[in-house]
Amino acid sequence: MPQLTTLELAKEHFKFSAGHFTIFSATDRENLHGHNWQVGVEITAEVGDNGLTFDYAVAKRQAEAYCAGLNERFLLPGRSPYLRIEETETGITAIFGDERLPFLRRDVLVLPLRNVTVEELSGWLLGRFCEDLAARTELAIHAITVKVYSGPGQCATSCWQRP
Ligand SMILES: Nc1nc2c(c(=O)[nH]1)N=C([C@H](O)[C@H](O)COP(=O)(O)OP(=O)(O)OP(=O)(O)O)CN2
Repeated sequence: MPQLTTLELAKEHFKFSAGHFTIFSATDRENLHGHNWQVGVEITAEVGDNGLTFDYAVAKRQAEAYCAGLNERFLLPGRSPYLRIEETETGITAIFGDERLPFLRRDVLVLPLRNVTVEELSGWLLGRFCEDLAARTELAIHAITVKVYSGPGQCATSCWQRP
């Protein structure tokens, strides 16, 4: 069995400022608000004879790219059972019950999530790390854990392990 070690990458700049609202039911949601969301990733991989798993800068660049892509946007859940999203000529309208929330296209990012929550964001970012890193067999990654914080002391953790 190869030696396994877990890299923990939670740089202060792994963060994005974004707006959202949590939807609790077909009739109950939060008002629009925002957070400075914080991201951390742990990667368990095989240590080679050179005493290295892989250059963790590769993972840091991925985390930075994911955060940059989310930064300064209003995030909408594209797979919510309670929210309809209409593309219009001028932008995007979110429809919640009898409420219509219009946005300019430049301000919004529709994500393949059921809700914009720490749970869904951590699961989605985990999927991206798996696609971009775990799929690279030369990195010999055995597990990835992603944490997303909506504020200090409140986060969700999503994990993947190689079967
Ligand atoms: N399971 C979840 N529940 C809730 C989530 C979530 O992502 N998953 N998110 C929210 C709110 O969007 C979020 O908590 C708002 O944060 P904040 O403005 O910091 O207000 P809080 O009351 O949560 O923080 P305090 O510091 O305790 O005031 C709600 N539920």
